[in-house]
Amino acid sequence: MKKIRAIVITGNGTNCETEAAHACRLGGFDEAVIAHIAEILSGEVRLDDFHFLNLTGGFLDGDDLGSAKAQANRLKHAGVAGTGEKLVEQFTRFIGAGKLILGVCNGFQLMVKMGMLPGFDGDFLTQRTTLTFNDCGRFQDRWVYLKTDAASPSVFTTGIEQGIYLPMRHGEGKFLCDSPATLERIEREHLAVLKYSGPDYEAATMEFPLNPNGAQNAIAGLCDPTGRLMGLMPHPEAFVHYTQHPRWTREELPEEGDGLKLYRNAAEYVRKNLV
Ligand SMILES: NC(=O)CC[C@H](N)C(=O)O
Repeated sequence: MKKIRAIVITGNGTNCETEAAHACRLGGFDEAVIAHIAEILSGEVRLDDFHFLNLTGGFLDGDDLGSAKAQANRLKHAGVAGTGEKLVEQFTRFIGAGKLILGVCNGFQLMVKMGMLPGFDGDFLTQRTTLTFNDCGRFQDRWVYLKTDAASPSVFTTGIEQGIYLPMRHGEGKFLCDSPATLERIEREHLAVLKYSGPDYEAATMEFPLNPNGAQNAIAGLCDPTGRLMGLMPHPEAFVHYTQHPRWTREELPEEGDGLKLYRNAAEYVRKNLV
């Protein structure tokens, strides 16, 4: 059987790369390589050799100029040494080959600021949405209930019927669109794959702290129209085993944490469609 390979990009202030690689392996990837962005820009590591790209959380460039903004500009314009190619050409080829990208927290911020999400009509370079300062004005660190949209094209949430419970930790998680038309299209095409909700996963909520940042339409996660690119503010790699749950000593919980489902779905999709 052919190997399925995930890559996790690190450097310039990312974190959680070890957890992300661990989640990929637990989810079913044969390999999960952690590569520094400098190895990609030097041409030593090529995105073409992987099926699943992970953009992790963190504090890229210390969140200066707004979270992930400097890195978004850097990655949009940087060339890959020795190839005559820009990095965005590698990204575009990766996306065009039907591969998967998951951005978590700072990685989600990077995806929207590069324009990879919502990626309407294959336009991966025009920024239409942003993630900005939480309404409460402070960094938030808590667990949140995320209602899934069963009609969403996201390959990562296939089979999740109601919702998932995950930790979030960010200062700039408030999702905003550039226009009512963008928001309307996101809703119409079911791209808002995860919304903050109450524990019953019934309705999306703007109520703090269930919605920890005041995100427009309570949007916590977004995918592109193909469903192969997705970003979310909470951290799925931080809940892959029940002992990571805040009440694991008091509640009967399944062995696997809710976040693992996203990586399992990614691995299954890659095996079925890409190798
Ligand atoms: N956990 C994270 O990735 C944090 C993202 C970003 N630095 C913020 O505070 O919004």
